Amino acid sequence: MIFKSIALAADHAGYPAKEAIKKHLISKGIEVKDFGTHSEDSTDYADYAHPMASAVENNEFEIGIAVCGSGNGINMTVNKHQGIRAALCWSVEISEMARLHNDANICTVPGRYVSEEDAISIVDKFVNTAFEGGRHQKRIDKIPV
Ligand SMILES: O=C(CO)[C@H](O)[C@H](O)COP(=O)(O)O
Repeated sequence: MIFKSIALAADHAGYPAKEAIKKHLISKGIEVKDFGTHSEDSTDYADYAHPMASAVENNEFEIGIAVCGSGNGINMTVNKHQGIRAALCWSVEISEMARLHNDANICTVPGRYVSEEDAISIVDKFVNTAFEGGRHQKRIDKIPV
């Protein structure tokens, strides 16, 4: 895997997929930090997404994985951070493009709309794909406001 240190965050809707992803990453020898949540009790994704995004932004972790029900709320939240490029990864192909063309540093997953098996495949592709650079770098450089 290209990345060796990964931060995780989820709300209650993303909790089961986050747990499956965490178990998988640990089995591959990856260092993970779980910013929560830690149960399926109803909660607010921003409470976990902001601390996780700050840790990625500050280079405490190389990338992040964030899961909520649709993936949208947690994606919107982490993308408020200047140093974050989060991509809503709902398929393995989208996940690959997020790394190849966008150099995404957070993979957001719609936990209620993909199976745990697919969530793991999406994350595996993200973690194993390098940024292409070249023409994509200058486009990324134009993103910040
Ligand atoms: O997907 C989400 C945000 O984008 C949330 O996980 C979802 O809105 C939670 O819904 P509920 O409170 O009804 O369980």
